[in-house]
Parts: sequence; C-alpha cells; structure tokens
Amino acid sequence: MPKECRRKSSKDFGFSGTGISDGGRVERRTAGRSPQICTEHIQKAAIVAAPPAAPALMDAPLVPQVTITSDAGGTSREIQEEDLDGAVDGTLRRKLSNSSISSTGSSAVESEDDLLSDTETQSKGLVTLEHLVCAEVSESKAWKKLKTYIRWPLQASQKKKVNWVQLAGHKGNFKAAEEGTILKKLSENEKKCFEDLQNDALVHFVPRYQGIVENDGESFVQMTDLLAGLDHPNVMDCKMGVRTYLEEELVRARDRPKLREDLYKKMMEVDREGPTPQEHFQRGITKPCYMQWRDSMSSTNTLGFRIEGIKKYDGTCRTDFKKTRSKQDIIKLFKEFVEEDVSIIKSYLERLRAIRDALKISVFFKKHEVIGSSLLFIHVCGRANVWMIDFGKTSALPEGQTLRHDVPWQEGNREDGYLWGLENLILTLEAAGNEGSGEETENNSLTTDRDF
Ligand SMILES: Nc1ncnc2c1ncn2[C@@H]1O[C@H](COP(=O)(O)OP(=O)(O)OP(=O)(O)O)[C@@H](O)[C@H]1O
Ligand SMILES: O=P(O)(O)O[C@@H]1[C@H](O)[C@H](O)[C@@H](OP(=O)(O)O)[C@H](OP(=O)(O)O)[C@H]1O
Repeated sequence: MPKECRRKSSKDFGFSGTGISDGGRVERRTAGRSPQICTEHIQKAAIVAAPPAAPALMDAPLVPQVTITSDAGGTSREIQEEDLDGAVDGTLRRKLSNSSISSTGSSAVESEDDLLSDTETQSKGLVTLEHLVCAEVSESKAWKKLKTYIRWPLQASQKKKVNWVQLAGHKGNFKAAEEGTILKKLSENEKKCFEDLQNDALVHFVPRYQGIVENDGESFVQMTDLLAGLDHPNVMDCKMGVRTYLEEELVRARDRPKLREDLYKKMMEVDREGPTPQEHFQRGITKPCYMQWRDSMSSTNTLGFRIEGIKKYDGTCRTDFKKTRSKQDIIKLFKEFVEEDVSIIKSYLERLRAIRDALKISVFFKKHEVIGSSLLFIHVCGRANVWMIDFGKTSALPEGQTLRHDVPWQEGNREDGYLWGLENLILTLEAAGNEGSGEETENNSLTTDRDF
C-alpha cells in the first residue's frame, strides 16, 4: 500500500456517489499459436484455423490465418521512404509519426527539467505529456522506477506534480488540461465514438467527454483524467479483443503493401526469429503482419485480451509484456498488481461484471467493431475501478449490421472477440482471487459503501 493513503471523496475520484461515475509463404514462428502467415500472394483469410495450442479459459474464438504480402508484388526490393511512414490512408488513421509507448527507445525516467521546455512554458495552461511515459524495460530489470510529473507553466515554486502516467499508446498523444481533465489528440473517429457514447448504456464506464479543444493549431478531445486526485494509484492497461488490427488495415495492406523498418526492428528486439526470411531480407514488415505477430505472441489471440502495461503505487512501471501469453503468467501478474488483496480483486470483478452487463444492452457496442480499445484498471487505498478507454480504432458498422463480440472472427464478419475476452478476463481474475484464499468469487456481488 502507498505510505500515505489519504481518504479521498468520491469527487476526488471523479465518481458519482451512486457507485457509477460519469466521469514468401513462410510460416512465422510463433509461441504455439494458430499460424499467422504473411505470404507473397494476397489471399482472403482462411475460414477455418487451427485452434490455439495454449489452453484457453473458454472455447477459443479462432483467429484465422490471414495472408498479406510483404514484398509488394512478389519480388523483393529496396525499402522506399513511403514504406516507413507506417502509412496507409484512411478515415481511421491517426498521425503516426509519434511512436507508440511500447516502442523501444523511450526513456523511462525523465528529469523534471527535461519536461519544462520553452514551448511548454509559453503554452496556455497546457503541458505536453510526451515524456511522461511508461517505457519498455528489459526482462531482467523488469520493474523500473518512473517519475510522473506534469509540469504546469507556472513559476518554479508553483510546480505541480501529478501522478499521471501513460501506460500505452502513442507518445505525445496527451496533454494536461485544466485540472481533472486530459486532452488527447483528435481522431475524428474517436470523437464520433465519444459523441455516440453519450446516450448509451456505456456512458458510465468511459471517461466523461468534454468536447473538442484547440491548442497551438491542433485539435484535442477533452475528457476526464481518470487519475485526477488519486495519490499513487496502481494502474493497469488491458487491451481487449482477439485482434488489434482492423479489417480495413488488411485490405489496405493487400492493395498497397508497405514495409516498415521500425516494426521490423521492434519485432527483432523481442523475437529475432519472429520475422520470416523474406522480412529479414527486406528488413521490413507490413503493419498487419507485425500486429498479427503481436497478437499471437501475447494472449490477444488465445484469451481475447492482453496486458499492455502496469504502473504500481511506488512508481515502478512495466510494459514488457509482449510475450506474456499464458493464463498462469497473467494470474501471477494480476496477483502482483493487487498485492494479493482479494478485496481489490472482488471490486474489480464487480465492476467488470457491470461493464459486461452494460455491453450486452449497449446499442453502441452492437453497432461497432471495437479494436485496440483498453480497460484501464485503477486502484488506490483499498478502492478500485475499471474504465473503458481508447476508441481510436473503434468503427461503426454499415447500417443494419451488428456484431456479437463473442464468436470467432473470420475476415469479413468484423467480429472482434471483445465480449469473449472480457469473459476470459473475469475468469482469470476469479482464478487470481480464488487461488490460495479458498474463497469463491463467483456470484460474489459486493455491496459495500465504497464511493464508486
Ligand atoms: N482518460 C484517461 N485518464 C487517465 N489516463 C488515461 C486516460 N486515457 C488514456 N490514459 C492513459 O494513456 C494510455 C494510452 O491511452 P490510449 O490507449 O487512449 O492512447 P492511444 O495513443 O490511442 O493508444 P493506442 O496506440 O494503443 O491506440 C493508457 O494506457 C492510460 O495509461
Ligand atoms: O505495441 P507496439 O508493439 O509498440 O506496436 C504498436 C501498437 O500495436 C499500437 O496499437 C499501434 O498503433 P494503432 O493501434 O494506432 O494501430 C502501433 O502502430 P503504429 O506504429 O502504426 O502507430 C504499433 O506500432
């Protein structure tokens, strides 16, 4: 537990008192997964795939083989500059010049001075958070101390330190705003989702949307900062679903395959045998191939969720979970995250079941392909909550089409496995809560007087 565990009011937590807040064909080597293949020929995804070798908690929705050329026409070639922009045009595409947090090379610890650039001091009440990231660290020195300061453009004596951490996502995507809120770089898609969510059953499970804000010629979505007012919170980001790439990304990659050296390098840092011989030769990989590899190395394909990052109350932080795949490893991480506090697990379970119930009646959920979205777990001082975040790759389905979210994905059906992943997440947490305690958490509905 944090040394100082000041009692916070429900307002401090941004929660309402009702318990809910508004606030070349070469098979890639994989960790015993269903094969993910990037070939020289463009093919439709196979309808039937081998079941995952790892034991899933439920009947696994299969993630079929998907083939994408990575050599732009069957012959190898030099990587062109355009290959490296990561890019494909499209409505859902964000600016990708900023690397993702879990990319290599980001610094885990920044000095305070580093954070106060001239630009920042001149900004009007807004502070860039681009250095405030939880960086990837080596397996050997997993937990790394993280300083998380938001520097406001005030005099030195008025420096304000806030426990804010970005566990995943793209560097530079966030800015601090007026207290209690955060700005995220605008993606039209995410904005539309937030707007639609306002009148949906999920509204109490997402950060409160506060409109669009212009700053320095850039547009941002303003939303509740879920960490506002929390002293030394424990935070975990779980990315949901059985895949983290959109069907349209596959289509684009087939139409206009682009090799990316940055993704090749990221893959090599984790798994030197990851790239196919052709990708080694080209020193590049298409984004969908990289994403498929990410999904298969982690528990995304086999469990329908994966851990992206964990930050503990003591400031230590880890994002080195690219190879965390087994249920046992995840249970262990959950237990470490809550420090074996079964009551925290129960609180998380209660909230996850509420999210599941809301998802089942949500019109928004029915009508959207939810890709790359996360559940953000936060606990501090014996209290816990979970929030749905990141709708940057959540896209509306054509009129009349709906998804079930708990059936296997086949290319074309746009199923994302979100609900299936959530069921597995609940079962995994239940297992983490039961083990060693002898307690049953199934049907354990808590009715405590917690503020949320
Ligand atoms: N409303 C919020 N309050 C507090 N922290 C947040 C909030 N939204 C996001 N974060 C933090 O920022 C991280 C990244 O958020 P998010 O996933 O929305 O970014 P992204 O750049 O869209 O990510 P990705 O590239 O994975 O799609 C989260 O893991 C979390 O640590
Ligand atoms: O986690 P990693 O291994 O660092 O990989 C990144 C991660 O999968 C992000 O979700 C993805 O952004 P999107 O979800 O926005 O597609 C990003 O693509 P990008 O490099 O094209 O930004 C990847 O590089």
